[in-house]
Amino acid sequence: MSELFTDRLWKRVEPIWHAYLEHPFVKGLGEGTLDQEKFKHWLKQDYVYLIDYSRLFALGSAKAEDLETMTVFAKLLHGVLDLEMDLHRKYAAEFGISAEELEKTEPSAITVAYTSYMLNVSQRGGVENVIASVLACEWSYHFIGKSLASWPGALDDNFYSSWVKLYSSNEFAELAAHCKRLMNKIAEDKPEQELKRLEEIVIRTSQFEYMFWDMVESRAEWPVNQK
Ligand SMILES: Cc1ncc(C[n+]2csc(CCO)c2C)c(N)n1
Repeated sequence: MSELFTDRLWKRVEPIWHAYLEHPFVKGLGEGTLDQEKFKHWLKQDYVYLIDYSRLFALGSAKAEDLETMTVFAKLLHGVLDLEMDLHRKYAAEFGISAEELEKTEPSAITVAYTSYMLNVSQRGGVENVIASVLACEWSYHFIGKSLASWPGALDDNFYSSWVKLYSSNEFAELAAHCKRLMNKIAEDKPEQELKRLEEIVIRTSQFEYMFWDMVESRAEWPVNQK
């Protein structure tokens, strides 16, 4: 049996994704030591990131060439808007931040660069571009969640245990598996040149993920609008 495309991708992204686990922000989530101000920054930036990210799923549904793919994208859309953003709203409520305030967050330059890259690539190509664009986000968060869940204490006495639980959950494992299946199915009949192009999208988005962790760790903000 020939190698699955996602196995080939894994070899390329593994070093980048292992670096996430060494990142001070991610370590702070697993160890429960993360500064809550930094976490608030993640909540806000990630909320507006997810609003644009969910547009990718709608685009995937529109570009899908079969009903199965349309249905998977609809499930992923529901997963973001209902499950994932609810985690953000619940943590925000604990900090006294309303859903309206979350939604009004001014996106940072990295947030804009990351979502704009994915939306651009997805709009320019077919459904395979959308799948390649969303893959690293889905799969890498589950990879992080599952890794952190095995750290001592990560799921017990930890302010961030709901974070670790959600991203390591079976529901999120299933969403990531759906994405990987779509990627492998669409890669089956693609020539090497096209596979290289899709691989590049997954590596780029993996690099953006690292930059996003850096941005929330340093709380880098250069507002566009005068406050
Ligand atoms: C920067 C950033 N990257 C990835 C995710 C994770 N994520 C985005 S959508 C989705 C699946 C369904 O909700 C998952 C796991 C995030 N939250 N923020």
